[in-house]
Amino acid sequence: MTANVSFLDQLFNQGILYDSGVDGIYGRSADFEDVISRFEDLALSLGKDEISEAMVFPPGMPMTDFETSGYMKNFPQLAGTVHAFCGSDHDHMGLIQCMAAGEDWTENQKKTDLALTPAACYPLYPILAKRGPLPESGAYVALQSYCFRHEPSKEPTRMQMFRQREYVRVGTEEQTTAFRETWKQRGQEMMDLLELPHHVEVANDPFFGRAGRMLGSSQREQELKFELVIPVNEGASPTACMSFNYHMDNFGKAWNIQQADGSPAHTACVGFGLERLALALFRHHGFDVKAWPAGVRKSLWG
Ligand SMILES: Nc1ncnc2c1ncn2[C@@H]1O[C@H](COP(=O)(O)OP(=O)(O)OP(=O)(O)O)[C@@H](O)[C@H]1O
Ligand SMILES: [Zn+2]
Repeated sequence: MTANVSFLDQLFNQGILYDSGVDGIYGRSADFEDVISRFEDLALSLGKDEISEAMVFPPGMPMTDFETSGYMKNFPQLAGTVHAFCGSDHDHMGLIQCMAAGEDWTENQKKTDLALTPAACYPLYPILAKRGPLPESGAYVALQSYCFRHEPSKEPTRMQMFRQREYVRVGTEEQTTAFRETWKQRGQEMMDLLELPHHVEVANDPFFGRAGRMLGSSQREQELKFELVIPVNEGASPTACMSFNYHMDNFGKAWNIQQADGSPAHTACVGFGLERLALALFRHHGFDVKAWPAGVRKSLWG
């Protein structure tokens, strides 16, 4: 790696990502997308006998479900909501004039019934809740979604729009905690196959504000979140590329998802940051995918 060119600039120069002018919003090259889809195939091949359903969600979700998630209580700084023009012809004239004058033209942009999806598993919970009590076997869903988080950064691994592949287990405490342990192991095995240096550590979510610090330390104490981290950005701590989360029965209660016996369901999710994993592969194995180590190529391309 060239020492004085940042990893982000190298990705632009090598045509792996395309600069939009806004930090965290990038175009992706065909090679980059190919790596992501191969990685997804690898992940899906590991859990295929356990999955009860697979779903892909769009990047926006219903505002009511976003409100139920409690996201604004915990992470208001990261959230994005969708606003649209809802004015008259007269308002439109004003908008055009403001734009032409370089003034604020957003006065008539009104709240819609959509929020940008902040975490891939949120749209799933209301779908499960509507079905009524779960079967004894619970639910085991593979899903993917684009997510939005307002955290612009020069670190290519911290994007504003990125994809998460998730596995979500919903059911009893035993089912969900066992699931999380299985995937903690599997995640590390996958990283061994891909020859990426990694370790798993206890973690916390970036809760907002002073009260948030306490929520973060209690999350750590209860070991509700683990992350698999990989060194990617020079001079920075290793990057969380997967997370293994246990929500107890919090989401079961919030969305009214019931176990077979009517009690609130427990939930756990495993999230793969698809762009981060691809970036880790480019960082460690180089910009030319054809020159990646034979074992890595075999794991991804067969
Ligand atoms: N801004 C981002 N850009 C790219 N990938 C991300 C981003 N935020 C999270 N991810 C990926 O999604 C996965 C699951 O999201 P999760 O909410 O656990 O992340 P997180 O712990 O909040 O990440 P971080 O601590 O780095 O902000 C993360 O492990 C990571 O791989
Ligand atoms: Zn999740």
